[in-house]
Amino acid sequence: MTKSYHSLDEIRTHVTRIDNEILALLAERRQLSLEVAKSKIKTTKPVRDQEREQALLLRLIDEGKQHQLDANYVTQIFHTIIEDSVLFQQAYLQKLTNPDSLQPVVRVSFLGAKGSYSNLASRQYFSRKQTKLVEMSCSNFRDVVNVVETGQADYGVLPIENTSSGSINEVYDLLQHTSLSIVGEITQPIEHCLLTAVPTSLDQIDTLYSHPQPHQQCSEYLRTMGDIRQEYTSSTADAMLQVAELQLPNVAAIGNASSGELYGLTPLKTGIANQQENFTRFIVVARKAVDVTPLIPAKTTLIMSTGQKPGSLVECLLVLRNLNINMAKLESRPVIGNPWEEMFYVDVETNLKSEAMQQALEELTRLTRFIKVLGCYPSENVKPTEVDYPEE
Ligand SMILES: O=C(O)C(=O)C[C@]1(C(=O)O)C=C[C@@H](O)C=C1
Repeated sequence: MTKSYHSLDEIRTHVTRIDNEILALLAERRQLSLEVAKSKIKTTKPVRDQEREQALLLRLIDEGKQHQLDANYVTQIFHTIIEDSVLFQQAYLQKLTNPDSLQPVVRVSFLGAKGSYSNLASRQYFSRKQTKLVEMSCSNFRDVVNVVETGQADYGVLPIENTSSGSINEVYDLLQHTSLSIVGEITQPIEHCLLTAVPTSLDQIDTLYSHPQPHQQCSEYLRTMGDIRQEYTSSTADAMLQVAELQLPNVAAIGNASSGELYGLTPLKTGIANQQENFTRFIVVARKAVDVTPLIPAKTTLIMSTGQKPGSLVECLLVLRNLNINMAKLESRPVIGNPWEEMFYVDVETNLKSEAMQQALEELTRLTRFIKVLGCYPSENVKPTEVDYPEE
């Protein structure tokens, strides 16, 4: 039965109370997932249990129906809750596995000023690690790596691939020569908008400030804008800063709406990326490698060069297949100074410490001219568990 209320304020008071209760319950559930993680250490059960998730989701969909909540709504909410629970457990277990890896305050370097996509990714990555961030903006990828190598920062966050513009070659090339290890990854949705500093209209825009990557990711929409002057910037944040300083009705920047707010910019047009689902995967690098507990899914990144013998790459890939090691990504880059030679980057969904991976490394070392492990790190990609619920 619905209660009757006298005023909007009164209704809002109740909504606020319910929202607070929801938050308190979410926090309580999160604490319980910590207890679950502790019990899994004792029983050495993996964090992810998709059978349990299936059962839980089906039960909640059924329960939701009793309250006229549709199945999609319930599923979406609980996918988010379970993702948080998995990542929270992972962060806790990783802290126990690497007790001195995370200090209460960490210095993190990234490309661009406040509000850049790399800055947003850094904040997101460290948000579950219960540590305070000191942010270090850098004007190029080389510096992001340098400041970690020289000890001025503890971590560096670098974009490595985007779902619409592909691999970020400059970052792959830096990985060839660095002594740093990959210790983490995070995938962030990228929501590009056209941002302006003053009220204006699309037909007035004749100059666009943007980093080359987002420009490429929005190429289809930008073509529809006709002949506009392109000013390339060293980061998305720099594009927003310049447009904010100009305060002109004919200039716009490509950037994220919430970052734009930091610069006093408002979206003139949202959702301008070629692909609706536009994601960037970032890697986190540090001076010291980490171990990944076997209770959570891990990724290992290798680089290797096979020389120019025909079929040598295939031989390497067969080693992985025969050991049942799933390859998540293969990228090749030229070796600077050695024309026609390629360096291969391989991401596999296997823990470096596993028997299979150790055997693979042994065999690959025999087959390659050069091989190096760039790092083993927790996979933060929590794929939602699908459920088949009966149609009405
Ligand atoms: O029950 C568990 O085993 C949990 O780890 C908790 C939980 C959840 O949040 O409900 C999270 C991850 C598992 O895949 C299943 C369920």
